[in-house]
Amino acid sequence: MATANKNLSEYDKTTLPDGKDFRVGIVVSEWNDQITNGLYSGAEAALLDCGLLAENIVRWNVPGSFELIFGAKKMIEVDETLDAVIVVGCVIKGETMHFDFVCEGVTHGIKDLNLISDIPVIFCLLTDNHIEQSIARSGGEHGNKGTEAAIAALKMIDLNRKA
Ligand SMILES: Nc1c(NC[C@H](O)[C@H](O)[C@H](O)CO)[nH]c(=O)[nH]c1=O
Ligand SMILES: CC(=O)[C@@H](O)COP(=O)(O)O
Repeated sequence: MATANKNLSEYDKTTLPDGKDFRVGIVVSEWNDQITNGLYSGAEAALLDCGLLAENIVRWNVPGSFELIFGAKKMIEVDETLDAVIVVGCVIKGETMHFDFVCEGVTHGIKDLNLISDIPVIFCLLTDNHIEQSIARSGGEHGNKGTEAAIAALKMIDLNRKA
């Protein structure tokens, strides 16, 4: 369903697992940090609202979205107490095909991490045509994709623990 037709960021926490003993890492790209900080804030707020302790939310920054792949891989390697990792980035189309390669590279890289990792890696990457689309999806009229990523993380942690 297209975001434009619905704000997908609303949730009913009574239908979600209690996160009091969950630990989540969030790797944040510094490119378009006005947007990525908004996405991070949405994710952090939802995780805290659903019971996580502040000390159980671990944030690492990386230069750009392409570095989210290595950052998430390294975070998983060095912190074996994590239950999930969320990667947060915002790629905005420029004049060249670089947008296409960054978006596809990060998508495949995060997909590959999910194939080899024992914990879920949640994909919170905006791939927008212009910044207005990014603003609308990082706490604007179309909600916050960071919130949605946090909800996905909670659900996947619960699934992983019950598997
Ligand atoms: N143009 C954007 C980038 N580009 C940088 C790459 O992500 C990467 O850091 C560089 O190629 C060095 O490896 N990154 C974003 O996150 N958003 C953009 O719009
Ligand atoms: C996604 C990018 O790296 C892009 O924003 C860079 O802009 P340009 O394609 O004009 O070099």
